[in-house]
Amino acid sequence: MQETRVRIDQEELLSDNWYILKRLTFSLRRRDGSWQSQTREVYDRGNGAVILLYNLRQRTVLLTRQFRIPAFVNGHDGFLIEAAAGLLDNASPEQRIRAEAEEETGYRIHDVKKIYDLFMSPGSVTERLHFFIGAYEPEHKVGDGGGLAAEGEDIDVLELGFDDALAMMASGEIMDGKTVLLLQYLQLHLMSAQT
Ligand SMILES: Nc1nc2c(ncn2[C@@H]2O[C@H](COP(=O)(O)OP(=O)(O)O[C@H]3O[C@H](CO)[C@@H](O)[C@H](O)[C@@H]3O)[C@@H](O)[C@H]2O)c(=O)[nH]1
Ligand SMILES: [Mg+2]
Repeated sequence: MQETRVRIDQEELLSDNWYILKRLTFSLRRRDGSWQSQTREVYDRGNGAVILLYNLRQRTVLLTRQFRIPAFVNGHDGFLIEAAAGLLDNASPEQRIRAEAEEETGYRIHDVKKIYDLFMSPGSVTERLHFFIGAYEPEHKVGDGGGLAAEGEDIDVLELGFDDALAMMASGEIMDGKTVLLLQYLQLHLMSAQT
């Protein structure tokens, strides 16, 4: 049995204004056997899910564009192109991603396939992000999408040619990590790039 290498010594709540920011003091047993105390701020906003909607016949993907203030304050115009995504709010990843895809894009997706469960920013954020892909057809459209206005969402739905999406990734027009990962997954496994 592996000996324990981590002990949480102290937990201090810094903010629970929206999500939860804590300062954790912990002891870590180093590789040489000595214990070292460290303090780190940890942001817990729950877990999330993301889905790339694609159509092989049309060779298209459905993405969203919405304003992200953290990107804005870090040198972007803030309007990020992303695959539909949302926080789980205690629902199951599959249940949540179907609802989120419909709220954000207006498409009701039949089959979704889970591909990864990844930490996206493990030095500071607790979130595990569940990655899905799902095929869509024009007749799956049941609404306009756009997100929940009451929550401040005002989301454009973009149907892009897959090769245009790849070009936008290369040019930096698409620069959201989860979206790049999903486009590359699709390229690798389902659609090879058109030459
Ligand atoms: N009032 C208020 N609202 C907030 C705050 N933080 C988030 N919200 C609102 O909470 C809602 C969350 O929307 P979701 O669609 O559930 O989540 P998301 O922001 O799209 O998150 C997805 O993308 C993230 C960034 O890539 C991912 O980290 C996350 O896992 C998920 O996939 C949005 O309306 C957002 O504005 C806050 O501090 N205050
Ligand atoms: Mg969202």
